[in-house]
Amino acid sequence: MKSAALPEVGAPLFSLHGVALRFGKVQALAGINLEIATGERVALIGANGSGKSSLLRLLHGLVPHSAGVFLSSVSAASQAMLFQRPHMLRASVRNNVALALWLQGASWRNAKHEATIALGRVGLADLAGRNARTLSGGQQQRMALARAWALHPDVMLLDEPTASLDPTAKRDVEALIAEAARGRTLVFASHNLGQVKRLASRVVYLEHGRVVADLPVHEFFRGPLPEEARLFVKGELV
Ligand SMILES: Nc1ncnc2c1ncn2[C@@H]1O[C@H](COP(=O)(O)OP(=O)(O)OP(=O)(O)O)[C@@H](O)[C@H]1O
Repeated sequence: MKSAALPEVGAPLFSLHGVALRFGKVQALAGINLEIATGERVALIGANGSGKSSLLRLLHGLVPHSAGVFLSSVSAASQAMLFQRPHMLRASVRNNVALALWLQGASWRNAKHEATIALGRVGLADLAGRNARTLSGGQQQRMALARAWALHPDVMLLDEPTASLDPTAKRDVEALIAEAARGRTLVFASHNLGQVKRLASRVVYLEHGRVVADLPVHEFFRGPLPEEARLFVKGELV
C-alpha cells in the first residue's frame, strides 16, 4: 500500500532555479532556488505576505512563474492541495469527496465507495449525508483532508491547514495530516512553530518572496538564523 511507509528521500520532484512570480505589480516571489525530493517534509514559514501561499500555488500549477526555470516531475493527478479554508460545493459531504475522484476518472459508484472509506478515516462517516456547507470549520478541514487523501496523491501541499481551527480541532486535524502524509511528500505552510517541529524534516524560511534560510528542522530551531527569521522564531515579529 502506498501510504505504508515513509519513502526514502530521493528523486527530485520540484526544481526551481531563479524562479520569480508576479501578480501584476506585486513581486510575490523572486530568485527562488529550491529543490524538493521524494519523501521530504518541508515547512514553509515566514511573515504574512512573505510568499508561502504563492510558492505552494506555483508548485501545484495554479499560477505560472514569470521568470527562471521551474521543473516538476509530478503530474497534476499525483498531487493534492489543501487550503486554509476548503472549497466546498453545495452538496453532501460524501458527494464533495466523490466528485474529486470522479473527476479523476473513477466511476460514480466507485467514487462514492472510496469517498465513504475516506470519510471513515477522518471520523466523518456519520456526517457523510450532510450538506457540506453546514459543517464546522474543523469538520470542513477533515472533509478536505478526506478528499485529498482519497486521491492517493504522491505529494500533499497544505496551506496553513489548521490556522482557522480551535485548539482541539487543530490537534485532531494535525494528527490526521501526519497520518495522511505517511509515505508521501509533504510541503506545508504554517505559522505554528510547534506544528512545524512535529511535522517537518526541513524548514524553508521566506522573507519578501525570497528564501533566506533552508535547513533541516533541528538546525533551523538551533540557529543561528538571519535576523528576521530569528525574531520570527522568538515570536517577536508581527
Ligand atoms: N492574487 C494576487 N494578486 C495580487 N497580489 C497577490 C495575490 N496573491 C498574493 N499576492 C501578494 O503576493 C505577496 C505574497 O503573498 P502570499 O499570499 O504568497 O504570502 P503568504 O506568506 O502566504 O502570507 P500569509 O501568511 O498572510 O498567508 C503578498 O504581497 C500578496 O499581497
